[in-house]
Amino acid sequence: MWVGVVSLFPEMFEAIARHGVTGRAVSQGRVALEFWNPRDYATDRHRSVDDRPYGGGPGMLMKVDTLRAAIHAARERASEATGQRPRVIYLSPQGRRLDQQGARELACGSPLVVVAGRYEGIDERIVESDIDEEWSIGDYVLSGGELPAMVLIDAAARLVPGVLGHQDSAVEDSFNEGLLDCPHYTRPEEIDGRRVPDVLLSGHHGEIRRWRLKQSLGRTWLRRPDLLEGRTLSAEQQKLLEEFIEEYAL
Ligand SMILES: c1cc(-c2cnc[nH]2)ccn1
Repeated sequence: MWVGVVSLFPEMFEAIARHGVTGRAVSQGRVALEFWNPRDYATDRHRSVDDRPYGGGPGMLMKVDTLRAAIHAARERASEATGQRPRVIYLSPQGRRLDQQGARELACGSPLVVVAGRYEGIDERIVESDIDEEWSIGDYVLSGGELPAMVLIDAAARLVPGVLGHQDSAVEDSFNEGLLDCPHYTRPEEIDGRRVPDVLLSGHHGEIRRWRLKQSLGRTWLRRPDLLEGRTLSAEQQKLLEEFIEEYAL
């Protein structure tokens, strides 16, 4: 997976480029991250990267010429490096909400150019002419697009074949099945009188799988019933959920 990042703060991306699963993916060359900083395209003495909004109002916008130069440079490099035209993504609360299905779509195929805005955002004409897709990580305003960009890249990079070894959990991630995750436990067997559920100590892998699926279904029913709407459950899932609801009602 090839990702070009346009950001005024490329050093922030060390969080995913140098640590953990994503850091390993980068060092192994399974994920390529390259950076373009609009400030490097500034030509004035103060190296300006922001500009005042027409119509007045608080705050600034990203300066058009330096931002466009960075996006164009990243887009050209993407084509050079992969032979494919990149999907140019802008992170904003106005975008498509990122979910696991969206992460899957982003993980396969085209190179990405991810544009992280600062200040009050970017000129709408750049959205129209240079941005292919707007994506949001949630309905809240942040100080910039870098953290959302890292969330999007992390969610997609984990799904790139080979990034997660068999030891990792993505394969079993419940969100891969559109459900909330089941509870997890590790040593010690008892914490302040609270014990690990016996089934997890039983060694019966079939029982353990069913218990985990039942917990995922039950938690989803309790906390995110919207995820179950319009979803067809298998006979096994339906039975396990009914068991959970019966036990919950007791
Ligand atoms: C994506 C981007 C943003 C954001 C970018 N700049 C301020 N907030 C918030 C949520 N999802």
